[in-house]
Amino acid sequence: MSRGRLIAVVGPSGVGKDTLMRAMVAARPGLRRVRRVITRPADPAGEGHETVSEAEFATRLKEGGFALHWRAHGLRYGVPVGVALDLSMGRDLLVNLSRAVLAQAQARFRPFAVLHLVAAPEVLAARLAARGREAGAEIGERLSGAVQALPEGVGPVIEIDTDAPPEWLARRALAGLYAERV
Ligand SMILES: Nc1ncnc2c1ncn2[C@@H]1O[C@H](COP(=O)(O)OP(=O)(O)O)[C@@H](O)[C@H]1O
Ligand SMILES: O=P(O)(O)OC[C@H]1O[C@H](OP(=O)(O)OP(=O)(O)O)[C@H](O)[C@@H]1O
Repeated sequence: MSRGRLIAVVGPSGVGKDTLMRAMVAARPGLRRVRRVITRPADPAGEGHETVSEAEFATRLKEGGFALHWRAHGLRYGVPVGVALDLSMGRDLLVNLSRAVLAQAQARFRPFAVLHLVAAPEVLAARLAARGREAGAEIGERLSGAVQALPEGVGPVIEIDTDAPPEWLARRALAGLYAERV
C-alpha cells in the first residue's frame, strides 16, 4: 500500500484555507483534514480544532504529542503525531500549516504537496471583516503578514487565487492534486 500524501494548505489569513478544505473534503470521498490542536477557544463556525490551554499544550509538546508545532497570532498550534498512522495507511490528509513550517513538514512527510492560496489585499481585508472572528487591530496584524514567499525547495506547489466560488476552487485544487488519478 502506498503512503498517503500530506497536503499542506497555506496562505494569508482570510485567503480561504478552511473554506477550501471543507469544499475539497466534501468533493472527494476518503480525503480528510487534520484536526489541529490550538490554544484558541472553540468556534462553532470554525475548523473544529481541539482547544487546549497553554499548560496542556506545553505538556503535550513535552510528551512528544506533536509532529509539527508553531506559534502564530499569539496562539500555539500543533499537528498531532497520530497523522503518521493515517498516512501510513495510505490516506491523503489536508492540513492548514504556517508557511514557516513548510520545510520541516516536507522533511518529515513524504509524499508531500503544497496548496498555496493567494488573493488580493482588498479581498483579504473584506473577508476578514466579514468573518468577524478577529477585532480590527488583529485584522491589521494579519493583513501585514499577508505576503510571505514560500521557502526554497518545498513542493510540488499548486498556487490558486481564491477570488472564485469555493466549489470551483475545490475542483481546481483536486484536479491539480489528482490529475493522474481523476
Ligand atoms: N472562495 C471564497 N469566496 C468568498 N468568500 C470566501 C471564500 N473563501 C473563504 N471565504 C470567506 O472568507 C472568510 C475567511 O475564510 P477562511 O476559510 O476562514 O480563511 P482562512 O482559513 O484562510 O483564514 C470567511 O468568512 C469565509 O466565509
Ligand atoms: O505563518 P503564516 O503562514 O502567516 O500562518 C499564520 C497562522 O495562520 C494560520 O492559522 P489560522 O488558520 O488559525 O489563522 P487564519 O484563519 O487567520 O489564517 C496558519 O495555520 C498559521 O497558524
